[in-house]
Amino acid sequence: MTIGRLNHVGVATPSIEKSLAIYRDLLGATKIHEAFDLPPQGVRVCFVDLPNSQIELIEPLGEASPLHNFLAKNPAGGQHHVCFEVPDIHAAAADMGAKGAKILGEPRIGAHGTPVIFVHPKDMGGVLVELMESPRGEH
Ligand SMILES: CC[C@@H](C(=O)O)C(=O)SCCNC(=O)CCNC(=O)[C@H](O)C(C)(C)COP(=O)(O)OP(=O)(O)OC[C@H]1O[C@@H](n2cnc3c(N)ncnc32)[C@H](O)[C@@H]1OP(=O)(O)O
Ligand SMILES: [Co+2]
Repeated sequence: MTIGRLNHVGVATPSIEKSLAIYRDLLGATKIHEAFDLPPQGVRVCFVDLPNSQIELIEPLGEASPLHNFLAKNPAGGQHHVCFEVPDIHAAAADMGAKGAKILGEPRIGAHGTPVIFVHPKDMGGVLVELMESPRGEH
């Protein structure tokens, strides 16, 4: 596997609206997408476009949200994951698994409509890593 482009940085927040004030009003972001719910992933999502990447604001959705423990430990929110593009998610999962990294579950459709996987932070130097199949079929 070869790591591809940084697609987004995931930022967990108890309130997308409050976080938007930071990115829009303090940092001057101008391209902010409509927020939407992603029930299978247990999150509400809002993308902030940057010239070279995106910030993905994620708020817990539902009782089983994967963000509950993180926000219990970090009540104000914080950087949650980084997402890199790969050309083939199944090949990436097989390769990472073969190298001993713990893949968290099966590939599932992410916020960009292509399959994603997560790799446990314990195997990634303390960073939760999301790998996302490139929407362009490349990386
Ligand atoms: C919007 C959809 C999608 C996209 O398309 O972009 C997304 O990005 S969804 C994002 C949310 N989804 C996920 O995070 C799914 C994968 N996550 C998980 O499976 C779990 O959250 C987890 C990473 C396995 C953690 O599970 P949890 O039950 O919360 O366990 P603990 O709290 O006990 O944590 C264990 C251990 O790991 C450390 N940890 C947890 N989260 C992170 C993190 N985000 N970054 C770095 N480290 C993290 C935690 O501190 C614990 O460490 P120790 O205390 O030292 O054991
Ligand atoms: Co993400």
